[in-house]
Amino acid sequence: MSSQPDHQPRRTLEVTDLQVSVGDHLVAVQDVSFTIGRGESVGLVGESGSGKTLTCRAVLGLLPATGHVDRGRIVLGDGADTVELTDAKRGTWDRVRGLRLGAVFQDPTSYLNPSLTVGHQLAEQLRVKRRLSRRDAHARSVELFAEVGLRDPAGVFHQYPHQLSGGMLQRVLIAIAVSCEPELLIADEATTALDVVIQAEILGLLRRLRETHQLSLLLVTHDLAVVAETCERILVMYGGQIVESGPTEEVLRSPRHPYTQALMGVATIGNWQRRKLDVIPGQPPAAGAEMPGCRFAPRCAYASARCVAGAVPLTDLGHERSARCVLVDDLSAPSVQEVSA
Ligand SMILES: Nc1ncnc2c1ncn2[C@@H]1O[C@H](COP(=O)(O)OP(=O)(O)OP(=O)(O)O)[C@@H](O)[C@H]1O
Repeated sequence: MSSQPDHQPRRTLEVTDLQVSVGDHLVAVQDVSFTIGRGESVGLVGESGSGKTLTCRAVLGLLPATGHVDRGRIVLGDGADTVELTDAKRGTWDRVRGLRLGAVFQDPTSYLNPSLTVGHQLAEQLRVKRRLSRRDAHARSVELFAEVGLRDPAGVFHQYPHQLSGGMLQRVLIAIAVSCEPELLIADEATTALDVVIQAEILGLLRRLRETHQLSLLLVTHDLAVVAETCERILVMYGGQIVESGPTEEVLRSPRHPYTQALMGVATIGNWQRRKLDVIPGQPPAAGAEMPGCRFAPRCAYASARCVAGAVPLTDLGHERSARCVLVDDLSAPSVQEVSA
């Protein structure tokens, strides 16, 4: 039995001080800590190469062959349901992946077998993981296809991946991902390849499923607008580190890290027409690049000698907010331009 009192929010995932290296011991993710509460929706946002996917893959135990968790803890659930995923063995992953952790990625075709019908692939998951009979697995699959908004779900059951559009395939993958009622769904750029209307529909679907299945959601995207519409809390990643975190509304209303401010400047929030038109000037650091201080300093309008003098810790700003910037107090003031002068 859980020893936690009822009034305490329950934890779905806790990642502490995660460090991931790739290739020739290049540290691509470092000092990453965050918690996702039961039923909470958290957005992980940052430019390409910032370490979002490696962070998710570490949580799912699906790092590339050259990837390695060097340090940190990953814990799923709480109380009696706690599972330590750090250094978990295959047996643990088999009990967790699909059952307690679901995942949807950007390219659905690469996660589906082209020679099997999509219905067979969902029904097989239900038969193996939930031990349903053939008949029950078929019936539940059709129900799930209907739930994720596929028209003619009984007909779709018998179709092969190549017969379905990108949006339909993503719905199929979402149906598979939620079929065993996982506690946490990780959606890594799940809507990026889809056109704007379908993207909005899939995000709506994820929001609905969160409520009906009491899902926690870790939504990975490079687009702040997606987080603004879907997530209660936001984690902003840059150069392998979390540089700002907090309640989405507050972070977007008054970003405290210059990188978040720069992202806001190129975001499509409230204006889909701006999609992908702007970029932040300069290049992010390569994975493993050795930098003495702030990793954003070379691109930051406010950078000074202080920023590169040594490692910059995350500052707790209260109200569940934090930011990794030596100017964090000055940047909250309206006189931000004077700071950079
Ligand atoms: N298998 C690998 N071998 C070598 N380097 C890798 C590997 N996978 C990722 N990296 C590097 O690690 C860094 C973080 O990559 P990651 O894929 O986590 O970023 P991301 O924020 O998810 O980017 P994107 O939005 O493009 O998916 C990048 O510099 C990337 O080039």
